[in-house]
Amino acid sequence: MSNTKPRIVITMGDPSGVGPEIIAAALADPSIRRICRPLVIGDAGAMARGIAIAGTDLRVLRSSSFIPEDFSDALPILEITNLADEDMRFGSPSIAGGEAMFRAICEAARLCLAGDADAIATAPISKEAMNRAGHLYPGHTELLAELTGAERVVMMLAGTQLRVTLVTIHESLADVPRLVTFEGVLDTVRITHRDVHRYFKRDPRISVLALNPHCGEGGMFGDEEGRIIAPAVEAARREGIDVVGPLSADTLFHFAVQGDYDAVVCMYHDQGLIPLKLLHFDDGVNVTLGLPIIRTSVDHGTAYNLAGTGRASAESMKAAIRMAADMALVKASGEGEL
Ligand SMILES: NC(=O)C1=CN([C@@H]2O[C@H](COP(=O)(O)OP(=O)(O)OC[C@H]3O[C@@H](n4cnc5c(N)ncnc54)[C@H](O)[C@@H]3O)[C@@H](O)[C@H]2O)C=CC1
Ligand SMILES: NCC(=O)COP(=O)(O)O
Repeated sequence: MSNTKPRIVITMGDPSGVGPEIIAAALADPSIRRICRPLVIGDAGAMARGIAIAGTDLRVLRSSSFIPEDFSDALPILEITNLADEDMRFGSPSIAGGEAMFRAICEAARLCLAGDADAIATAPISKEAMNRAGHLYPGHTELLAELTGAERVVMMLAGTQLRVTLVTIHESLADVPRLVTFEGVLDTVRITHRDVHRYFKRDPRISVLALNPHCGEGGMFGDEEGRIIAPAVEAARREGIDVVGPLSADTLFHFAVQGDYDAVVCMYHDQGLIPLKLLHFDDGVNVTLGLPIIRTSVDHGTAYNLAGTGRASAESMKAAIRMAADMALVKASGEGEL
């Protein structure tokens, strides 16, 4: 890590959504500027508009690299597009905007892989717009996995009281039972254990949820627990991982938030994200585990109904930047590797 503070690249996300204004609000916060050197990747016009909406007095500073720490009134931006007004109307994601989102993520990954940035914090994209622009990925997670050559990545959402990781991510609910596999559960437990240990909590205690009510009730309501999840948990235990499960999803979170578990492995998106957002809508962070680079994100989407109003909370964006900076410091220290 060059200099003293972690260098965090912040991708602008969808210019039609709340991304630019929450980034501006976050970077106007002195507590954020104290802990990192930021570089936004995106569109200078969209960011200037975001600065005005957020009501900050930052000034856009076009720059091809990180700027000195004492320029705290500047919002440094690596400009990769020059979008027309009609391509960034609030609430109307465009194909040009989708292309801009994609290019920002690619450039951020390139900088981190080259060692020219220490971590990425991403603002929300429209997955639909990125796909309509011809980039066929369910989200950042899968795109970053491909860009960095990561074989298997895991989506984690984290707050102070709860961390959840997902075996399946953006899948139709109807497909989930088929996609919950022995390898998928085991790999998710392994990656959760390795990266939570490295960055968040030494020797984490992990629980794994059931897929079906009452753990399948002895096979009456499904057999994935006995056939797939329990053997994967047992295999992880044999590797020395402190993990239990499958456990009934309806009660487990009650115990997890009391501190019984450092991470909860969930079978599908809403199983984990509903409790997480109930507790941590404002300060939750999405982290991609298993990448060779550090990537955090807000826990929310583009919030089209709020875009341009200045009413969107910037707290999750700030939490994502803080977590990226903390993780970069851990990585630089070389601590925590198994
Ligand atoms: N990391 C990412 O890039 C993510 C992107 N998305 C994308 O966002 C788009 C919209 O998805 P939705 O399911 O509607 O989720 P959403 O999170 O955009 O909105 C759900 C509700 O939460 C509110 N909300 C969201 N962020 C807020 C903030 N910062 N402050 C206050 N209220 C906020 C919205 O106003 C809305 O009422 C989709 O295209 C989806 O793909 C969704 C989640 C994550
Ligand atoms: N619901 C979380 C989400 O959609 C984030 O996806 P990603 O863009 O981080 O892959």
